[in-house]
Amino acid sequence: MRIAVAGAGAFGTGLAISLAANGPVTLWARDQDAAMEMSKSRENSRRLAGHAFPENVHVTSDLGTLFEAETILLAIPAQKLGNWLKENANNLAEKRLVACCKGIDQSTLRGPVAQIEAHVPTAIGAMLTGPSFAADIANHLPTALTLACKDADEGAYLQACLSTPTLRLYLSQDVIGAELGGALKNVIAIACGVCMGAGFGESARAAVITRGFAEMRRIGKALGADPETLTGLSGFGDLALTCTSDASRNYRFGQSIGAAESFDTSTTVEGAATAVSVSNLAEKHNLDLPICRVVADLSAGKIDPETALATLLARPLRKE
Ligand SMILES: NC(=O)c1ccc[n+]([C@@H]2O[C@H](COP(=O)([O-])OP(=O)(O)OC[C@H]3O[C@@H](n4cnc5c(N)ncnc54)[C@H](O)[C@@H]3O)[C@@H](O)[C@H]2O)c1
Ligand SMILES: O=P(O)(O)OC[C@H](O)CO
Repeated sequence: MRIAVAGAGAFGTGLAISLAANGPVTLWARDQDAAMEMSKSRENSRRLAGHAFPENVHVTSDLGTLFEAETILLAIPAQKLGNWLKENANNLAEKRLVACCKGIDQSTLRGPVAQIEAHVPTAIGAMLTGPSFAADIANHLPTALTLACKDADEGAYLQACLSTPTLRLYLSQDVIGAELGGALKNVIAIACGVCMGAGFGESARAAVITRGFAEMRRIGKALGADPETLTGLSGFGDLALTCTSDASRNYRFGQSIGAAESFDTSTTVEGAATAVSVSNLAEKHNLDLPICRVVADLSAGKIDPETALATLLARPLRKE
């Protein structure tokens, strides 16, 4: 199977390097200069410096070359995915499209696989998600992820093709659960970063992780996710990683808010936009998601950490 990765950011690059263990991989970058530079230097110095490309990683900015692959991993940020799919829909028909981004689109409130289904209905959509930093994947460090696909046979095929000796994929048919876990853990990671940046303490962070997980389960139930999925790699697993590691951009973004420090706005922080999407979903489904709500307001600079904390602590006492 010819595999390609669309999006040569940190994650797309890490995946291409890792999957090259199984065979040739095309890595598509939208920027021609960036693609040429990577092709020449054999590394992605802008997004994942210090990780040399294996010989069988072919970097291109040519969409025609990308579309030669029958399976394409989509490592484009979640808020950009819909337009990219729409623009390229004709060339993506009937392909296997594996979303690797984590987020819920602000304008449509769709997860990545729902975006694939909406824009390319003949494609086989799947989701690859779970606890994984791009650098770990590129370094072939042991990593376990969820591969979710509604079609069991296609899912099993992708699981086999995309697993490597160090990248272990677990199979699921619960696409909604996998989409929600990856999207929501980023929101809760921002809240944890705020907590630590503002000096609220590790006990408070543990409370945010736990109550954040309760919000994840609540929205999962409302949208028809299997609760088991949220306790797996794509939910709890990724929540544990992202809420506790300085390597996470969502966590660091939250830290910067907590500490009232500046943050590089060109950094991909999926949780900020997704917090708004989730708050809108909460309204639509009449759900109480207070942590997600304060993260949306904190990310937009509408409230400060002390106000967020006061809002959460002032809520009525209730059963766990
Ligand atoms: N970096 C990680 O460790 C990691 C791990 C797991 C999942 N992810 C997910 O992968 C997705 C991408 O993150 P990343 O870390 O690669 O981000 P990144 O900021 O390193 O790279 C984003 C890439 O997307 C490209 N891009 C942006 N807009 C585009 C558009 N309209 N069309 C085509 N390409 C476009 C950019 O050129 C860039 O190469 C996110 O959803 C993220 O949550 C990242
Ligand atoms: O750097 P982050 O916060 O986007 O997190 C990266 C991955 O999603 C962790 O699994």
